Amino acid sequence: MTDLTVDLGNALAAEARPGVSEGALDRLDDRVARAHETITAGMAADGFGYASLGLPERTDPGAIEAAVADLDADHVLTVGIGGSALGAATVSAALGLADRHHTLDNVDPVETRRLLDALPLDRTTVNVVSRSGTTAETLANFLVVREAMDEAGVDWTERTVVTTGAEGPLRTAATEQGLPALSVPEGVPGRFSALSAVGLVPAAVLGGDIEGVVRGGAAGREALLAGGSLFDYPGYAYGAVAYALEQRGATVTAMLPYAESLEPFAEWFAQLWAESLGKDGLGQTPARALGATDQHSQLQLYRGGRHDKLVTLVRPRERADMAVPATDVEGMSYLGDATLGELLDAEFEATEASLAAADQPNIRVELPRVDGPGIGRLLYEMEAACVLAGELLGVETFAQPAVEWGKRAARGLLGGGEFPEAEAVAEKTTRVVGGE
Ligand SMILES: O=P(O)(O)OC[C@H]1O[C@](O)(CO)[C@@H](O)[C@@H]1O
Repeated sequence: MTDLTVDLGNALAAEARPGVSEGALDRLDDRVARAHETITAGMAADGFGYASLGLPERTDPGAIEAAVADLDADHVLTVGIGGSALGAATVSAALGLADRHHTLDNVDPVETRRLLDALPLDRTTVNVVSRSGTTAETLANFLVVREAMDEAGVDWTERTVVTTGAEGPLRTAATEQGLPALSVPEGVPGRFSALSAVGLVPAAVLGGDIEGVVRGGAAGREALLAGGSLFDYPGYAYGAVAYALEQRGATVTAMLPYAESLEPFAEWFAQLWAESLGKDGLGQTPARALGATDQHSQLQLYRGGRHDKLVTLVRPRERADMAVPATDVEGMSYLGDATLGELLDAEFEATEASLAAADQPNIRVELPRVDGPGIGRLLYEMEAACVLAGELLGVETFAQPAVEWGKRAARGLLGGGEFPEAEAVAEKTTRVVGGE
């Protein structure tokens, strides 16, 4: 099997509570067909948001590689947040570059100091990413990184690449300093931009297979355009059943990949699902987890807790492996005959079966390998799933208005303008317990 697959078996009404009956799937597929028309029309017109699903066609890996060709580096430091960081971290980890790709996606002074002290700044490329070009955390970190390079005697203008929109402070800085600059594609919200320069620049600098990532995305696009039903397109199968389970009470979605190299993918998925579908009082709450690790922390809840969750188990069909040394120590000898990969696969199947035995809905997602084409396809299919779920929910999938209130309040608190939200901060009701 060379393609990504989605197995809905353990989410069907015969197996799970909540679950979706075969009849309900048939009826739902009529709505999927109508949504598909809206989605493909939006893609054809490069409509806002829908344009994201056309990215594999628009993204030129060669042009990205050419833009960063002069940036010789052992490490990349991405300065960006949300969709301007999570896609790149997901791609780099899947390409085995996680130890050389670092992300500053918070403004924690202790962590920022630690990272800047640890990095060989003279061998580091700074990758500054912001679609709006105005995000406070990203701009503040960029100023801090520039100063740290100045203090280290490193010319940051020689080691910085920018990806941003057509306008804004970052675009101005790039033009003034003559920095290599790439564009966030028009009509693509940050969380849907992994298959563009936003997600691919760090891997390009570090010599990763970005052409393979785009090719994986292109295969997903081809299958989407050739399909239109939840019964023949994996992304739609996932999106439609996630939607149907939410309607039936599964208001939490736990993403459980069984590969360390896919842990950032669970983070990326959390933003995609939360920021796209969490509106109008709707939306599933994402939970990030990792298999087999979180079997020993979260599984009790997933199996023994409320029936309000969809658990998605993700694994590659093939992976490099390591033998477990033989031993005749009682209680351990059975392990000596296996490999770590076999143990991980046994854990995957056992956890999946344990959820089914408890009638807890779960979906299996398998990709051939965690590599360029594999991660490109997985990202694309989940984006398509999210776009479909948004159509079925009837929400504005591509906007995130609720995040602006807090940004205005923070800016006002820092003297960055008059914002009523900043005043509301001072009106907090307090009922403090503890302290003196
Ligand atoms: O790329 P930008 O404009 O810096 O935004 C970063 C992130 O912040 C958000 O706007 C949320 O605040 C996300 O949608 C986005 O991915």
